[in-house]
Amino acid sequence: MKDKKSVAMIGAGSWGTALSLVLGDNGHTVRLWGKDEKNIAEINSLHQNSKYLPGITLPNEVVGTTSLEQSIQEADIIVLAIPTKAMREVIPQMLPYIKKQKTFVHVSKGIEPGTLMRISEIMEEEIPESMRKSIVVLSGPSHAEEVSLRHPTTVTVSSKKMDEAELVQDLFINHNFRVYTNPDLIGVEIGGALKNIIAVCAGIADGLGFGDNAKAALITRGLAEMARLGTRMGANPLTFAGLTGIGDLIVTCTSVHSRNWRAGNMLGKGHALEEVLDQMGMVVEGIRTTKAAHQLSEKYGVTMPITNALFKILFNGQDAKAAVESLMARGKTNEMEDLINILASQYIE
Ligand SMILES: NC(=O)C1=CN([C@@H]2O[C@H](COP(=O)(O)OP(=O)(O)OC[C@H]3O[C@@H](n4cnc5c(N)ncnc54)[C@H](OP(=O)(O)O)[C@@H]3O)[C@@H](O)[C@H]2O)C=CC1
Ligand SMILES: O=C(CO)COP(=O)(O)O
Repeated sequence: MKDKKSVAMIGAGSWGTALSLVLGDNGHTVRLWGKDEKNIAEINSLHQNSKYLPGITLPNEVVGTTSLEQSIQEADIIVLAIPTKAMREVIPQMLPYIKKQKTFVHVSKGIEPGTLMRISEIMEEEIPESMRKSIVVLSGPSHAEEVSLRHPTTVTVSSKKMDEAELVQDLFINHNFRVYTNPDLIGVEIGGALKNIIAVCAGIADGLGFGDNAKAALITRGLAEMARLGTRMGANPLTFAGLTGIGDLIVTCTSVHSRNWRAGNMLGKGHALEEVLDQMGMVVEGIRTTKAAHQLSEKYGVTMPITNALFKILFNGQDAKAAVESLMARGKTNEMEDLINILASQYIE
C-alpha cells in the first residue's frame, strides 16, 4: 500500500491534468491549480477538462482550485506543470503560501533564452533554499493524451538529491506509468528541452512532403547534436541513449499528438509562425528553446546544423525548403566524429 500524499499540481493544462490522473489513480490527494475559472469549475463538477483533455474522466482524488493558497497549503509536494516561460511569473505568486520546506517537482521541457538556464536552475534562483527540500525533474516520452488513457508509459526522474528523486518515483509509479531514476540531472533536462527543436523540424519535413528517410535522418543527426551540446554542458552522453534522449525524440518526432511536430507540419505547409501559434492554443516549447539552443551553440562553440537551420526558418525568414537544401549541401563529414570527440572528452585522459 502506497504512502498517501497531498500534492499541489500547478498548471491545469494537458500535462498537469494527465499527471493528476496518475496521482489520483495512486490514491494521492491532488489540488490541481489553474487560473481559468470555467476550466476549474468543470474539473470539479464533471471531473473533466474538456479544454485540454477532452473525453477523460478524472478520479475523485483530483480537486480543482483557482487559489494557489488552497492548492499549496496542505501539500507535501508541489509539481510545476506550466510552460517554461511562465515559471518566473508563477513561482513568486506561490512563495507567500509556503510555510515549510517542500519537495518541488517540475515536468516541463525548455531552456530559458537569454539566461540559458535549465528549469531546475530557474527554480533554484526563484525558490529560497529555506522553502525547498529538493528540486526533482520528471521527463521522458509521455504524451498527455496517452497517459490519460492509461496506456503504458515510461519516464525518468532526476535530482541533485537522489533520495528525493526516489520519493517522486514512488509517488508516480504504477502499472501503467513506469518511472525510472537517472542521476544525470543536466542530461535529463537538456534532452527533454532539445528534442522539441528536432520535433518541429520533423513536422516541417512531413509538411514539405518528405518521407521516412528524412525523418530517420533528423532523429539520428538531431540526437548527435543534442548529445554534442549536452555533453559540453556537463551531461553524461549515455543519457541521450535513454528515455529522455532518443526515447522522447522518437515519440515527439513521430506522433500526431506532439504540438511541436504539429506546429512544424503547418510551417512546412507554408503557414506563418504567428498563425501556427495562434491555432495551436497550447504551448509549443520548441520555438523559444530554438532561440536558447542557438545561443548555447554559440556560447559553447558547438556545431548544431539542424537547430541553426530551424533558427533561420523561425527568426530570419528563411524558406524551409531552402534550409533543407543548405543542410544537405554541407561539407562532407565523418558520422562518428561526434562520438569519438565525446568519448575523448569524457573518458580519455
Ligand atoms: N502535454 C504533454 O503531453 C507534455 C507536456 N510536457 C511539458 O509540460 C509543460 C506544460 O505543458 P502542457 O501542460 O502540455 O501545456 P498546455 O498548453 O496544455 O497547458 C499549459 C497550462 O499552463 C497554464 N499557463 C500558461 N501560462 C501561464 C501563466 N503565465 N500563468 C499561469 N498559468 C499559465 C495554462 O493556463 P490557461 O489554460 O489558463 O492558459 C495551462 O493550464 C511544457 O513544458 C511541456 O513541454 C511534458 C511532457 C508531456
Ligand atoms: O514532451 C512531450 C512528449 O514526451 C510532448 O510533446 P509536445 O509538447 O510536442 O506535445
